[in-house]
Order: sequence, then C-alpha cells, then structure tokens
Amino acid sequence: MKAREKAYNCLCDIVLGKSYSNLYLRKEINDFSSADKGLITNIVYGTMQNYLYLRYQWEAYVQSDIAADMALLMDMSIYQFLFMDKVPEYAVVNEAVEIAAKKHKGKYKAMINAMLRRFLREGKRPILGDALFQLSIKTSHPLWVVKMWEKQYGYEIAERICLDDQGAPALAARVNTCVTSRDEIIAANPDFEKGCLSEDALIYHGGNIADTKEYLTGRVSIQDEASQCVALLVDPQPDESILDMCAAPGTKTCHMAQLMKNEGEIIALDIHEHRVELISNAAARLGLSIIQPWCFDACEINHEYDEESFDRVLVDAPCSGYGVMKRKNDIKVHMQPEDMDTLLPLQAKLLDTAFKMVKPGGVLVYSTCTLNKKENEKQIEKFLGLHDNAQLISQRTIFPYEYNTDGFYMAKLVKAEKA
Ligand SMILES: C[S@@+](CC[C@H](N)C(=O)[O-])C[C@H]1O[C@@H](n2cnc3c(N)ncnc32)[C@H](O)[C@@H]1O
Repeated sequence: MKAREKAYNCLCDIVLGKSYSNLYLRKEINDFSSADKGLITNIVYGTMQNYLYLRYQWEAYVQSDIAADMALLMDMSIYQFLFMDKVPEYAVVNEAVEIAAKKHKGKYKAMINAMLRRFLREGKRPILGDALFQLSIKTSHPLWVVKMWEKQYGYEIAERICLDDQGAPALAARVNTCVTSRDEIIAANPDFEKGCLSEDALIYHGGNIADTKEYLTGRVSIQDEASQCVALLVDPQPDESILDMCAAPGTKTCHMAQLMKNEGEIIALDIHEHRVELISNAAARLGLSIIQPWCFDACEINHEYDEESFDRVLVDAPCSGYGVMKRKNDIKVHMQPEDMDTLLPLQAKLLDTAFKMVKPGGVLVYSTCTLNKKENEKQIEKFLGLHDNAQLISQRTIFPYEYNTDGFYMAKLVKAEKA
C-alpha cells in the first residue's frame, strides 16, 4: 500500500473509529520505510492538528452532503498543499483521486478531483468573523473551547493557549535519581540538557528518548516537565505511606518513589487492569520496589484500608485533557462540550474518598492535565465548602505556553490535626 493511502486509512481509523493515535499509528506503520513513516506521521498528525482550518478551506465548495471519510481525504490533501514542502501537487491530486475511486463505488471520484483543482486555482480562503471565530479556525480549536477559555482566563491567555497548541511539544525526561544524577546523564549524552521546572528534569534534542541508552538502562523516564511538578508538590518523604489513587501508567508514582529514595510504601491504584500492568513495568524498569500496583476502584478504597492511614494521597484525576492537545492532537478532533462536565462527579468522589484516607495533618494533592476551571479551581472550591477540616495550601495552573510543557493544574490541601 502506498504511504498516502496508509495515511488516509489511519486518519479514518483514528478520527472516525476513535483509535488512540500515538500507539495505534506506531504499530500500523511499522513495516514502512523511515521516509514513508515520516510522511505518514506528518500527514496524520498535521491533518488532525489543523483539521478545522483545513475543512474551512473547502467546505464552501460542497452543496450536498459528503461522506465523512471523503471529507478527511479532502482535509489531508489540502494539508499537503498548504503545510508540506516538496510535495508535488499533481501527486497529491492523483493519489486522492485513486483513493476516492476505491471507496463508495467511485461516487466521489469526480467531486474530489474537481474540489482539489478548484482549491489549487483559488487558493486559501480568508478567515472572516469575530476574533474568537478567527482564533478557532486559525488554530483549529472548536469555538466552544475557545469561548470557554476566553470566559475563564481572558482573551490573551486563550489566544496564547491556542497558538501554543499548534507548536511541537518539547521532549522531556526525568532522571532516575535512585541510580544516577542529571549531570551524569548530560555528561554521558550531550543531547540531554537541563530542564527548568524541576531539578530532575531533562530536555532531549536527539530524537526519540525511548531509543536512548539512558532510557533503555532505566536511568531516565519520559515525562513532561509540568507533570513533574505534581510529585514535587506531594513532597513524599522516605518511609512514609503514600496512596496514589489514579496511578497508571505510573509516571508520577515512580517519581514519588524516587523522591522517597525507594523507602516506605506507595499503594498505586488504577481501575483498568491493562493499565495497572504499565505501573509494574515502569517500576521494574527503574528498579523501584516500594510501589504496590493494584487494580481497584479508588472510590471504594476506604472499604479496603483503614481511613486516615496514609501520610499523603495523590489524586491525579481523569480529566478532559485540554492541557495536552499539543501532544495528543486527536483530542482536538474528538472533544465535545459535554467532556467538560462528565468527569466532574467522579473527580469529586475521588477527592472525597482521598480525603478520608489522609491522616490528620497529612497532605492531599489533586491534579489534572486540563485547562478548565470547572474541573480545577471550582472542583477544589466545592470540596473546601464541604470539608471544614481541609485547608488549601496552594494551587497552581501551568499554562502550556509558559515553559513549552503540557498544561497542568495542581492543588495542595492539608487535613487539620484532631483537636
Ligand atoms: C490522568 S491518568 C493518571 C496518570 C498517572 N497518574 C501518571 O502520572 O502516570 C488517570 C487515571 O485514572 C484512572 N481511573 C479512572 N477512574 C478511576 C477509579 N475510579 N479508580 C482508580 N483509577 C481510576 C484511569 O484509568 C487513568 O489511568
């Protein structure tokens, strides 16, 4: 199969079939040459990253309905015209027409041919409308999310988030301080340099971190820098007892174990069996023995363990994920306005249970990788309204444009000592 047809099939599977893009794509293109892998990845990610902008370019040409997979064929073809150098226009048109001929009994072949040629004749369509609409189309974020950010954070921040999402995420790693130091990693591999948000953070400039000797020998983990601030906020100490309520794939669990010098215990829960295995694998790779992964619904943990038995509890909650769109562009094409509300009750329940499990005087940290105050500040505000004995110590939102990281929210609470 040709590379463009593969890119088209992958896009259909990810966008229409809702396959998870990073893992799925890597597996699907394994047998292609490295040049074709690059072409397919560029087309698939680039089309998703710019999908609203691309659709805006041609949607006015269509009078009747067009099948969803043919719309994606138009999107990816226009992506190649507008964003990829050295791609001959005739090759894009010919291959799109060939793909269209194989689908829907060739019904759309002439239409795709005509629309692509029209676009090549007429060029880009100017974006007209108010500032929020223009921002939405220009950066391919649904208008409702742009409006939500503008309402919650103001226009300037909304614009900076949207523009930053169009960039490439930094490749960040965390040093395994139980076996080495950041300076030793940099001395051994100069493609690593110091990160800026945490003492353990590294930025990589050499390609795929997972292929490095440092990763393969368990001396570094792949972790976004803002994400590393969460375990630092928990601040777990050696010999303490820690509960990590939503732990898989175990990135923050392992960071906490490192901060504890692999002394003490961490109960690491996740509700999905296949994801719990990832926690065990991560701990084994890093040589961390204090982590006890367990497939269990964290909302019920107070029926299995004595309440008030943990020094610190982390709730790294399931969330809408609007802080990580730069890294996961499939969120952009799948996101729906209701995502902002569906997880609120689960987050509240996790927080409530977590607080039951914290010892008096102990610490609860709540974090999300989303930029939505309903899941963040307002969730904590509601929680504080229901718990007189909880005190908010600090809360912080890291916007993705500040340090070229993911967007994160984190709050630190303390449970009052008994009178
Ligand atoms: C944001 S991810 C956690 C990421 C993880 N802390 C890390 O740093 O690698 C949220 C996790 O919560 C898990 N989850 C969702 N509902 C849960 C529940 N009721 N009990 C335990 N885990 C749950 C999901 O399976 C998912 O793995």
